[in-house]
Amino acid sequence: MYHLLKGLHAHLTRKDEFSVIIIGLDNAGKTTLLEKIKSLYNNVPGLPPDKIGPTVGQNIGKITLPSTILQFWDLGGQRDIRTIWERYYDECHAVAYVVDADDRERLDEGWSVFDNVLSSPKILDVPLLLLANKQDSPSSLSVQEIRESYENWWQRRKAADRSQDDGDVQNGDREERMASLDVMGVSALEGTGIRDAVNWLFIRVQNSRRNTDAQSDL
Ligand SMILES: Nc1nc2c(ncn2[C@@H]2O[C@H](COP(=O)(O)OP(=O)(O)OP(=O)(O)O)[C@@H](O)[C@H]2O)c(=O)[nH]1
Ligand SMILES: [Mg+2]
Repeated sequence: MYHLLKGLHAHLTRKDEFSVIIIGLDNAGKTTLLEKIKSLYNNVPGLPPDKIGPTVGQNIGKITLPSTILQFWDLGGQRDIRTIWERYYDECHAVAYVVDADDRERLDEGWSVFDNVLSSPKILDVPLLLLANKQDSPSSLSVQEIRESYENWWQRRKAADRSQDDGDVQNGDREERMASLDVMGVSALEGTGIRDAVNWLFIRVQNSRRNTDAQSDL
């Protein structure tokens, strides 16, 4: 009887664990975001922004939500380090791509990297959230402007592809993904929008788990 109750208790209190990778160009604010998520959900202050340096490798943070643990992997965004991102694609359940909405000069660079992420086969079916960070800055692009910036970049890119007469095969997938892409505005520094973003991730990993469960029941 004890074992039965113990098993039942373990089953009822079981928490599923999901991994979320946080990627984007260097200086986008990924580590600041992770530290803010930790402060908001773990009731212990994360690293203050002035103690955060460029990430060489990864930072990890875990938060506990109802019946769920979200494990965040904040990966370094410098050009040479970006090659490690792919190693995490197999194991991740969601992707948060962070853009510095206040850095107009690097938007195109960011879109080109983002486009590579979007078209990676390993994460084609993984929930992906685009975060327009630094909304606290008055000169930041809004969510709508960020969307437009990406769409403009995409149109330019498509026109260039067309002139080289290739790329059409992949365009369908990408355009479908783009159309359903969710973009949220956040300020990692001030914490605005962070709870909405974490809720989005929480709901989406739960839903994709249900889909996977349903498929494995067939
Ligand atoms: N104004 C403003 N500045 C921010 C915000 N988030 C991050 N920053 C600043 O942006 C700079 C880079 O932040 P990091 O969190 O180190 O950026 P990162 O994306 O982790 O960079 P890498 O580790 O090199 O990939 C720091 O000076 C932060 O204080 C924000 O929401 N608003
Ligand atoms: Mg970092």
